[in-house]
Amino acid sequence: MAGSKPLSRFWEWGRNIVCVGRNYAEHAKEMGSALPAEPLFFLKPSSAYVREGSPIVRPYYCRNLHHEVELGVLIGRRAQAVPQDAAMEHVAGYALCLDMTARDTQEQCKKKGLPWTLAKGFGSSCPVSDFVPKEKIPDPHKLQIWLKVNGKLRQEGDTSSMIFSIPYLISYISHIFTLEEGDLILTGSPKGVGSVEANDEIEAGIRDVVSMRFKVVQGTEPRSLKGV
Ligand SMILES: O=C([O-])CC(=O)C(=O)O
Ligand SMILES: [Mg+2]
Repeated sequence: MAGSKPLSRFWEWGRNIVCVGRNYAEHAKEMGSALPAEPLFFLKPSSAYVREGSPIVRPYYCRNLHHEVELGVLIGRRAQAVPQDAAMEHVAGYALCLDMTARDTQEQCKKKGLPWTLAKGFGSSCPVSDFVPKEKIPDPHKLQIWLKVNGKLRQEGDTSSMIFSIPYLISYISHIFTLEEGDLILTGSPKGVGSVEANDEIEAGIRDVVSMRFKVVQGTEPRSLKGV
């Protein structure tokens, strides 16, 4: 039963990971995508979570693993068809998240009109920081999120640049499906996404709030799938 677990360990709840795409104009531009008129969504399985101390595993079928640093919004109270002006009452807090993306796989999926699950939903595709209660963040639209690879700054974004605000996203999603306590919304990546290789170290944070580090390792092709 989800309610018996503390929200501070939301990654153990097995709830939905709802990701928003193209929510920063400069990232949409660097991907060659048009600006969305309505939010774009996809899901990751809850087993995609990975915590500091465990590695990010590059899937065996991926030749171009990308980092995307994103603000995560944790739902603390069931949200069904909520209006924008009540949406923040459903937020328990925040976490820094990575939307790890098999970019070459995603390009293939886009070309073939296929879903992005292989590209975005593999095990360890959702590294998350410690939970930050909402009282510690007076305005989630005034945060600087950043990401370094091997000590070099790759991404730096300001959550004020989101195209769709957090209340809008919660309201919009909650009119499509009910958001449950323990669900996490990844609010999209700012510009600067790029490749990581095995043995690279990713460090990312919300300035003055939280940071985290992850090592990248190469996954191996399962023997049982060879020749399929
Ligand atoms: O793959 C993409 O670029 C879409 C996405 O997740 C984002 O904008 O954060
Ligand atoms: Mg993303």
